[in-house]
Amino acid sequence: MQGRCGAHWRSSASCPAFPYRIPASPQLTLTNCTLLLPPSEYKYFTLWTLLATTVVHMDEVGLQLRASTVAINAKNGTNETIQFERLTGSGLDLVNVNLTYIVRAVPYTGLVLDNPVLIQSFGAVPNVTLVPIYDLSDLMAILHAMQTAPIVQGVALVILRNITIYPEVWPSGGYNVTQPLLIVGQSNVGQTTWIDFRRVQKFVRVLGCLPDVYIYIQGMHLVNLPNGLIHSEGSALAGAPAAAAKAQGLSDVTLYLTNLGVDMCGTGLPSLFLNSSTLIITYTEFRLVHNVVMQSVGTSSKGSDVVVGSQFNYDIGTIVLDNMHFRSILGWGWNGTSVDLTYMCPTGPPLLYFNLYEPMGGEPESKRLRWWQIALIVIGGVLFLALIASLIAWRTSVNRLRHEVEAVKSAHMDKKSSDASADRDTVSAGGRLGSSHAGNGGGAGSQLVVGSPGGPKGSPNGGGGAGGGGTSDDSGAVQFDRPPLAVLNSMMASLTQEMDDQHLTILEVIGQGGFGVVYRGIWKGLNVAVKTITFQDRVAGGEKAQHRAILEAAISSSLAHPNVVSTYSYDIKPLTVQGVSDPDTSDSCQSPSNGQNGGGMKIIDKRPVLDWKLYLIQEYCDGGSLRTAILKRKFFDSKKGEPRMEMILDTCMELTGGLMHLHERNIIHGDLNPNNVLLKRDSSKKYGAICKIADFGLSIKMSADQSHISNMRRGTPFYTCPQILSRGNMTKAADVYSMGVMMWEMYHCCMSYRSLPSGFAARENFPHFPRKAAHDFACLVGSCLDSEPSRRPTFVQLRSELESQLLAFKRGGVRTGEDVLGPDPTGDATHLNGCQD
Ligand SMILES: Nc1ncnc2c1ncn2[C@@H]1O[C@H](COP(=O)(O)OP(=O)(O)OP(=O)(O)O)[C@@H](O)[C@H]1O
Repeated sequence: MQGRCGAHWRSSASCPAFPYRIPASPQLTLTNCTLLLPPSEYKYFTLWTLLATTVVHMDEVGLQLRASTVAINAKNGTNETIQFERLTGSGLDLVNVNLTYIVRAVPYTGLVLDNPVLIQSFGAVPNVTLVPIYDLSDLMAILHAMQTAPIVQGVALVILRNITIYPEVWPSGGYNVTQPLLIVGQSNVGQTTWIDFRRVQKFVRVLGCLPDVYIYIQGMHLVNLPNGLIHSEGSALAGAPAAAAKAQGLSDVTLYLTNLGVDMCGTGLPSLFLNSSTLIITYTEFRLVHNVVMQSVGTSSKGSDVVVGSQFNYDIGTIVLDNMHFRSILGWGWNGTSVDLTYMCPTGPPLLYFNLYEPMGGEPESKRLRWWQIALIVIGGVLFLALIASLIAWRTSVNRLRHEVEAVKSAHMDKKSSDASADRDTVSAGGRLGSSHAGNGGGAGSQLVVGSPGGPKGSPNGGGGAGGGGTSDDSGAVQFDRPPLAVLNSMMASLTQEMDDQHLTILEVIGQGGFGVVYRGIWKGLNVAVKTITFQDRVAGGEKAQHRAILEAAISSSLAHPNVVSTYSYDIKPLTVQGVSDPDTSDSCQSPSNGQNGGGMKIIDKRPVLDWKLYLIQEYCDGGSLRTAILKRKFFDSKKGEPRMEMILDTCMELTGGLMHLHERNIIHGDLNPNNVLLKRDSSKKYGAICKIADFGLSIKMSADQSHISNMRRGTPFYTCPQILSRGNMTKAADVYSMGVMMWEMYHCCMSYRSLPSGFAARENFPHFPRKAAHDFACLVGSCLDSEPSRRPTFVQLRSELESQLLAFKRGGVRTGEDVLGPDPTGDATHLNGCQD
C-alpha cells in the first residue's frame, strides 16, 4: 500500500495529524490521503465496501448484513476510486481517504501485489460467505458448490462484472438453492452491473421457504429474464407456470412480472426479494404494466397502496413513460423495494434478447380477452345488453353522424395548411378557445380546451357552441365533400373487418390525413385513435407512402414520453383483394368474390395493384390541435388585452420536453407544426390539457455519429427552416426552427403566414415581436429562427431558458422590449395589425 497526501507523495506516517478526534487505539491514522492499492486489493476493498454498506433491509434478525471488525462510512465511489469519510479497521483509522488503483500525475510502478495482512484484517463480514463473481464460470462454480455442499450461513455473490448466462452451458434444470443466496451488484461503488439471463429456462430452483431459504437481489440490472426464473419444487407455478397462474386467477400483469418469481411457500411470504434493482422487460410487457398502473393512478405520477389484480400490489414513485419506479412492489412470490421497470436498456447491458416475445409463452391475447369478455357478459347480464342497445342507438343517430361528417371536414381543413381561409384567424370574443370538441361556447378562462371531456367529436353533448366553441375555426374554408352516411358506415365496418382485432371497437371517423383516415375507438378499454396509412406497391409514388408508413410505425412505437402521442400497437396488412388470385403471379382478374373492395385492390393499366395498410393504435387526444387553440386565441387574455405568457411558456416547456426525448434518441421530427401537436384533456394540468407531439411520418432517425441528413426536402412550408429549403440539410436544428415559428404563433395567436391573391406569404410582422412583448421571450424565439442553424439553441438549452423565464414571470420580473429598448415609435398597434386579416 502506498500513501499520497495532497499533491505530494509521502509515507503514510507523514500525513497531517487528524485534527478532530483521535480514535482510542489506532496504531495508524491517515487523514486526507489517497491510498494507492494494487488492483487485486482494490477489488477486494470494492467488494468489501459493497457488502459492508449494503443495506439488506429485511426484518428477520440475523439476515442483516453488517461488518464486525470495522466501521465504515463511504462517501461515494466510482470504478476507480472509493472515498471514505471514515473507515476504521483494526488498529487503523482512515479519515477522508481515497482508495484507488489508478496512478495519476506521477508515474509509479512500485506497487507490490497483494497484501495478505490487509486482506485478512478487512475480511470478516458475519453471517454470509462473500464470493466475488467476475464471470459466468465463477457463478456456475459457486452455485454448483452450494448445491453439493451447502454453506450454512448463506452466500453473498458480489457481481463485479456484467454476466451473460449462456443457456447452452447452463444446466437445464438450474441449480438447487437450499440456503440464503444474496446476489449483489456494484451499484454502491460504481456502475450498476447486470445479469443477462438470455431467457435461460431455469436459473435456480428454490428448495425451501423463508426464513431458511430465500433469494435477495440488490443493486442489479436484470435483463432478458427467464420464463419462470425460480420455481420451488411442486409449486403451482412450476411446470406450466402461465396456465397454473392463470388458473389461480392472477392478472396478466402479475403473470408477466412473476417471470422472476418464486412460489409463496406455505408461509404466505415471498422468497425472492428485489432491492434497488431494475428489471429490463420487453416493450410489450412494459406497456401492459404501464397501462394498468396508469388506469389506477390516472395521469398523476404518484399513487399509493394501489391494488391491481389479485397479487400485484404496488406503491409507485414515478412514471416517466420509459421507466416506472416502484417504492414497493409485491408480486406472486416476490417482494421488491425501490424497483424500476423499463424497456430501455441502460448503458452497458445488451439489447433485449427477443424484444417481441410473448411473455410466458402464454396463450394468445385474444383468448384471454375472450375469457374476459365472457366473464363480463355473464356478470353484466341484462345491464350489458341494455348498454349495447343504447350504444347502437347512439351510433346510428343522425345527429352524431352529422357531426362525424363535420369532424372529417374540420380535420381535413385543419390539415390543409394551404387553405386560404384557414388563415383567417377566427377570433372568439371571450378569449376562450373552443377546440374542435368544444361544447360550451366561448367564455372567459385560461383553459387550452373546453367542453365536456370524452364525448365524441361533435357529439350532442359536445356540440359546437357559440363564440369560439364551434366545430370549425375556418369559416370560409373550401367546402369538403360530405361523405354520405353509407360511406362512413362502410369505412368503419371495413376497418373493423380488416383489423380483425377483437380488442378494438371502432366508434367514429375523426379525421383524414394525407395518407389515410383516422378513427376513434376503444382498445383494451382505452380511448384510442386508429390511424391508417394506405400505400401500394407496384405503383409510382407508392414507395413514398410505404417509407412514411414504416418510419411512422417504427419511430412512434419506439417513443414513450408524456408529451409524445403514445403508440400502443401497430399492424400492417395487405388489404382484401377483389377479383385477383395472386397479384404477384397473375395479372388476370377473377370475378369479385365478396363484392366488396374494402379499399384494397385497384386495377391500374389493367394490372392489379396490391394495397397495404398500416394501422397505428395510438392514445386518443381529445382536445384538438395546437393550431385550433392558437386560432381560437387560447393564448390571449382578452380581459387584460395581452398574451397569456404563463400558458405560452408552460406549453413551450411541454413541447420542448417531448422534443428533447426525440433528439436524445437522434430522431428528428421533420414536420413540426401546430397541426401535429395534439392536446389531450388532463384535469391535473393547470390549463386543463397536455400537449402531445404527433405524426412521425416525416421523421428520421440518424445514427449516433450523424449530424445531418442531406437532400431532405420535407416538412410544411413556413415551418421549414431555410437550410432545408435551400440545401435540403435536415438537422436537429430544423426542429428548433419549427418550434420557434410555433412560439411566435402562440404569442401572436395567428399563423405565421397568410393567403394573398397571389398565393401564400409570410406575414409582414413575422418574425418580429411588439415592443410590449417580454424581451427575453422575443429574443429566444429570434434565436430559434436564426438563419444559421448552429446558432439556434438545442432543446435542452431552450427548455432551461424557458424554465427561467417562467420563474421570472411568476416572480413578476419580466422585462419588456420597451424596458430594454425604449418605446416603439411606430406603436404596437401597427405590429399587432399584422395579425388581423
Ligand atoms: N392520436 C390522435 N388523437 C386524436 N386525433 C388525432 C390523432 N392522430 C391524428 N388525429 C387527427 O386526425 C386527423 C388526421 O391526422 P393525420 O396525422 O393522419 O393527418 P395530418 O397530420 O392532418 O396530415 P398528414 O399526415 O398528411 O400530414 C387530424 O385532424 C388529427 O388531428
